[in-house]
Amino acid sequence: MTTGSKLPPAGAGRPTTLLQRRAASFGHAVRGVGAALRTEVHLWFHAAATAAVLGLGLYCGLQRWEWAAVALSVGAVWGAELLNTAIEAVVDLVSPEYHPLAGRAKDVAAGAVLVVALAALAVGGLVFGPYFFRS
Ligand SMILES: Nc1ncnc2c1ncn2[C@@H]1O[C@H](COP(=O)(O)OP(=O)(O)OP(=O)(O)O)[C@@H](O)[C@H]1O
Repeated sequence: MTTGSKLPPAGAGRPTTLLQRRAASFGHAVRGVGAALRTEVHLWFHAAATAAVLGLGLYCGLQRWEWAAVALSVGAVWGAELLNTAIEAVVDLVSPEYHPLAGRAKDVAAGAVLVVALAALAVGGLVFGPYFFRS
């Protein structure tokens, strides 16, 4: 081994403590959300819808449990969308050519988003409905 090497030793710069590793994982996760936002245009629709729901919640003066239901629903939709994006990327990586299983994987992942989105829509109706359609 040469003593004048400019290469850092293996593992240099890598997080070593538990806190550093957690911080690095958090950074990876934030980078993932950023990458999805840059590549998936429809996530901008979700961002706009999220902003609209938060604004509507403030306007209506939601109660604590109503905010909890809305937050859970919004988070579930974002989570499902991000997982769908990840699955699409993996499918494109392992099966760039047409394959029925690749198609099924993408369809099922998209179906998961649809199910969560419909549930969120139901929660939205139950939470916001009474504020606009009081009898
Ligand atoms: N490699 C493949 N093999 C077979 N069918 C595929 C393949 N890739 C995509 N498909 C089919 O085409 C559909 C659309 O795939 P695509 O990758 O365009 O996703 P998308 O629904 O347009 O999502 P996004 O707009 O987020 O990219 C899939 O749901 C699937 O039915």
